This record gives sequence, C-alpha cells and structure tokens, in this order.
Amino acid sequence: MTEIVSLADATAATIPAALHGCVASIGNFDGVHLGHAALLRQTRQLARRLDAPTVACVFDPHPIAILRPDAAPRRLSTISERARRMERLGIDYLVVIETTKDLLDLTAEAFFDALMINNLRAAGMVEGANFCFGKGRQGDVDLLTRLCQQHGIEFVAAELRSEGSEIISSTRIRQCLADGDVAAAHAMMDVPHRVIGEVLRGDGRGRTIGFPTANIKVSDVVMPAPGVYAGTAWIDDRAHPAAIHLGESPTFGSGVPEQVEVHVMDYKADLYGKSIAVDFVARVRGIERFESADALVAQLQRDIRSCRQCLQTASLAKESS
Ligand SMILES: Cc1cc2nc3c(=O)[nH]c(=O)nc-3n(C[C@H](O)[C@H](O)[C@H](O)COP(=O)(O)O)c2cc1C
Ligand SMILES: Nc1ncnc2c1ncn2[C@@H]1O[C@H](COP(=O)(O)OP(=O)(O)OP(=O)(O)O)[C@@H](O)[C@H]1O
Repeated sequence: MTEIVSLADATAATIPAALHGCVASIGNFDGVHLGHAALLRQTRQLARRLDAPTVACVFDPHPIAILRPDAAPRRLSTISERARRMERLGIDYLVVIETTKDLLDLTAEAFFDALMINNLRAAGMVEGANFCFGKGRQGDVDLLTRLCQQHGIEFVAAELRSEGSEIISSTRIRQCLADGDVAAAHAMMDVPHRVIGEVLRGDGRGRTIGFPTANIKVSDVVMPAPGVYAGTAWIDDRAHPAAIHLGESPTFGSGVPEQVEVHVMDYKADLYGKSIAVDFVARVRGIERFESADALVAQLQRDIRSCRQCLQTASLAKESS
C-alpha cells in the first residue's frame, strides 16, 4: 500500500522518521503516466540497492493554481488515484506538499535544503532530464546533480519516455482528452482516464426509452471532449461494460456541457447514491441532435454494438501487449 503523508509546511522538519533516508522523486505525477512509471521504477531500483524506503512528492494544489489561478489545469487524477497507481510501482509513501506562495518563492537551493536535507534526509533522488525546481523554475538537473553531490545523495537522471515522436507529459495527455482522444491518453498512461462520482437522479427519461443511465456527479478531474464513449463502470469493485454520454442532450434540449451519463450494459439494479468509477476507453462519435426519440433509440442500439466491439478490441490489444 502506498501511504499518503501530508506535509503542510515543507520548510518545517516534520516528516515522520520512517521516511528518513529515502530515495525520493519530486513532481506532480498527475496521471502517473508511462514516463512517470519508468522513473518511479528506477526510484524503486535505487532504493533496493540503498535499502531505503521510496517516496514520491507531489504538490497540492497544482503550483499553477497558486501562481496563475485562471490558467490552472484540472487534474488528470486525484491524489488517492495517484497513490493507487504508484502502489503497483513499489512506491512506499506519497508525500503531498501543500503548495503555498511562500514555498514557491524559495530559491532552488533553499527548497532543496528544506525538503531533501532537513525533512526527508534523502539518500537518493531520481528525476527526469526536464525537471525544474525552485522559484521561477530556476533550478535544473545540472544544479540538482551538484547539490546531490555536495550532500552525498546518489542521483539518477531518468531518460524521458516518448510515445510516437513526442515526449509523454501530463500536459499532452490533457490535450488528448480535450480532443476526445481517450485511446491516446490510455496508451500514454497504460490505464484509461478515470472519473469518479456519486450517482444522482436525472430526468428519468433514459429508462422510458429503454436505455437507463446513471447520472454521475464528477469530482474536479479533467473531462474529455463532449461525445459518446465506450468504457468501463466500476460498481462495488466489479467492472461492467458501459456506453457513456458526455455532454448536453440536444434531442431533448436538456443537460449541461459536462453531464456524464452512463448506460451500464447488462445491469439492472438501482445505482442511486452509489459512488462509481468510470473509465473512458474509446470514442465512438460526437453528440448529435435526433429528429425523434425513436431515431435516438435506433442510434443507441448501434452505439451499444460499437461500444462492445471497442471494448473487445481494447482488451485483446491489452492481452497481446
Ligand atoms: C450512449 C448514449 C449516447 C447518447 N447520445 C445522445 C445524442 O447523441 N444526442 C442526444 O440528444 N442525447 C444522447 N443521449 C442522451 C439521452 O438523451 C439521455 O441519456 C436521456 O435523455 C436520459 O437522460 P436522463 O437519464 O437524465 O433522463 C445518449 C445517451 C447514451 C447513454
Ligand atoms: N516522459 C517522461 N519520461 C520520464 N520522466 C518524466 C517524463 N515526464 C516527466 N518526467 C519526470 O517525472 C517527474 C515528475 O514530472 P511532472 O509531474 O512535472 O511530469 P510532466 O508529465 O512533465 O508534467 P507537466 O506536463 O505538468 O509538465 C520529473 O522528474 C520529470 O522530469
């Protein structure tokens, strides 16, 4: 289990002693994509060699939310989802550092002293070549290498992983989702994009047309572009194939732009009040306005077939990879 440790003030040496002497990596690790995973595996390897615990440090809220609130990106993954993904990579602790203006004002050297030396007393560090730290992102990997040398901390520079011709990053994955390309986001994270929320009562129209939908109130994560998607609904820890409608319902002149409605296939029980996780696997089509409820129903029947096919193809691709 990756244990979540909150650090309200990184400049006060309050981290639990169990983390002292760790091998650490700092970042946002939003989405815990394949680049992050490769880096965190190296963190694990170095920690094995040094017989040390493994620590990933993230900032919450995202630093941009403090520096330029209007430009702050929505997160790909909640903190607990990041911990869940890190568990499989052998990370013992996820330190969540509260981002404050004072913290972001520290020079690179002062930030390193506060977190790595006084708090974590790190034995090792692993970062990618594009890592920056300290006020105005002035500290780079060259400076980090020197600081680690001075303090007898073993430093490993992780190679940057790419997909296609471009480096994988959380920013790139957010862009894929904004374009509705959930399959590309999936390819870069190794898991589909996930939203989690409570099932609320909708207008009840879905049931009357033979396609009941669970209306989800989603937490503050990135939403893919409006459209119809094939996905998986996780109910009580069990996976069910699903057809997802994200956006307004122009046929009925109802709904709101980020409305998530999930038709869980082959499922009959009442879902109201339950919290469910929804994974976006493949995009099927855009939202359309239909001339009648019958025309929508005919399209929904085709959508269900397309969704089943997409899910089968995705699971075969996963098996063969
Ligand atoms: C897979 C799927 C695709 C849908 N596609 C459309 C669409 O293209 N246009 C539209 O107006 N509504 C679409 N709907 C939304 C239905 O209009 C909506 O689910 C229905 O109004 C039920 O809403 P309610 O449960 O809030 O009553 C789709 C629903 C599902 C489950
Ligand atoms: N593609 C990658 N391959 C290997 N390491 C990476 C990759 N992307 C980021 N890293 C490293 O992971 C750590 C955490 O980085 P961070 O969370 O800022 O990732 P990011 O995906 O680049 O995010 P953003 O898009 O918000 O800049 C840093 O050491 C960074 O250099």
